[in-house]
Amino acid sequence: MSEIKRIGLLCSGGDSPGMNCAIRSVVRSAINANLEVYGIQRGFSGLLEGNIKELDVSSVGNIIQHGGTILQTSRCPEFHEAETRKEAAHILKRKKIDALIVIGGNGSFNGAYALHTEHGIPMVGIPGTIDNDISGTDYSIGFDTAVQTAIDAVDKIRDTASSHERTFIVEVMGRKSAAIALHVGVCTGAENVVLPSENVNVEEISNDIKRGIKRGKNSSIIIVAEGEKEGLSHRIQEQLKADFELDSHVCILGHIQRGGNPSGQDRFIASGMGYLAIEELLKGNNSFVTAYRNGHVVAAPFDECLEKKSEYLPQYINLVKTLSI
Ligand SMILES: Nc1ncnc2c1ncn2[C@@H]1O[C@H](COP(=O)(O)OP(=O)(O)OP(=O)(O)O)[C@@H](O)[C@H]1O
Ligand SMILES: O=P(O)(O)OC[C@H]1O[C@](O)(CO)[C@@H](O)[C@@H]1O
Ligand SMILES: [Mg+2]
Repeated sequence: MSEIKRIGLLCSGGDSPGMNCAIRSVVRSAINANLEVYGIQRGFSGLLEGNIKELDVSSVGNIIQHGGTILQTSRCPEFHEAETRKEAAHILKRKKIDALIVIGGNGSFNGAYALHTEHGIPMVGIPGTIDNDISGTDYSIGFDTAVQTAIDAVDKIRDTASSHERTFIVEVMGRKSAAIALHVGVCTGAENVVLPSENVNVEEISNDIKRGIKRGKNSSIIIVAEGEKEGLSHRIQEQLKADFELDSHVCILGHIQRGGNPSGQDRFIASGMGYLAIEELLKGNNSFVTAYRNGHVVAAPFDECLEKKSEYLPQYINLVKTLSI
């Protein structure tokens, strides 16, 4: 592999709190090693537009505490096409960019890895998604902050729910991933968690809630993972009413879960991942993900990190139910 002097850096997919910490870490670690870093604005879309400019030490000052990403991000459906990726590779070559670092989720990693395998561009993936659904890494930047944001919201909902003796169905983000829902369910003492892949047993939910009310509970919270199809929470609400005469309110937390100042954990892990990205590139590793495994940031082969994590964790559902009897 020829010597790396100039690195491109972009964010892709949904933004996540802590992406800025990773950007800062990449830029400062690279400059410390006498490399140049070029920030690509708006993900793969910005790459195709040639929206690229050099980042210096001060361009990443005072961003460590902010959510979102100073590089902005995008979803770029055209990147699924090999022809589009060829164009992206030409642009990188024209700009004399020797390696690319992509901060994003499993989708972004698939795009990045395709660019590497098809055009030989040295490639690094830094896991950044609130969904924590990338295989091969225990953690992705933003998850902890998103979970805390959802917990804060559910705690507030619980205040009004108990004051009015109500049942709330709270929908959290995560698309097909159950990670946010399970964590929030455990941490808020929810009565139930509904996962995207599950056939929803509304009768069981109703029985659980009614049993709780009988023993003196004055509020109930059901956490629903959003899934791929919109409207799951409202369907549960309608069925609870129609079949079991149970009134409930729906609250969809939505994009507030993607914003906000990153937690200490997100800042810490993002900083470590950015540093390792540069360290490994300098060692000659030309295709890897800065994965979090067993409490450490390590370089993992890209092909171990391309799938969605699919493990279903029934023990957490049992935990939620056991602790909320
Ligand atoms: N199989 C693929 N081949 C090429 N490019 C892809 C592929 N999958 C995704 N991408 C690119 O990555 C972008 C982001 O992917 P996606 O929307 O799945 O988000 P993500 O990176 O998984 O992040 P998040 O799920 O947190 O929003 C896509 O818009 C597309 O440009
Ligand atoms: O903001 P968008 O593009 O609608 O994406 C929403 C999706 O992105 C995520 O927030 C991850 O970034 C998922 O949890 C959610 O399903
Ligand atoms: Mg994803």
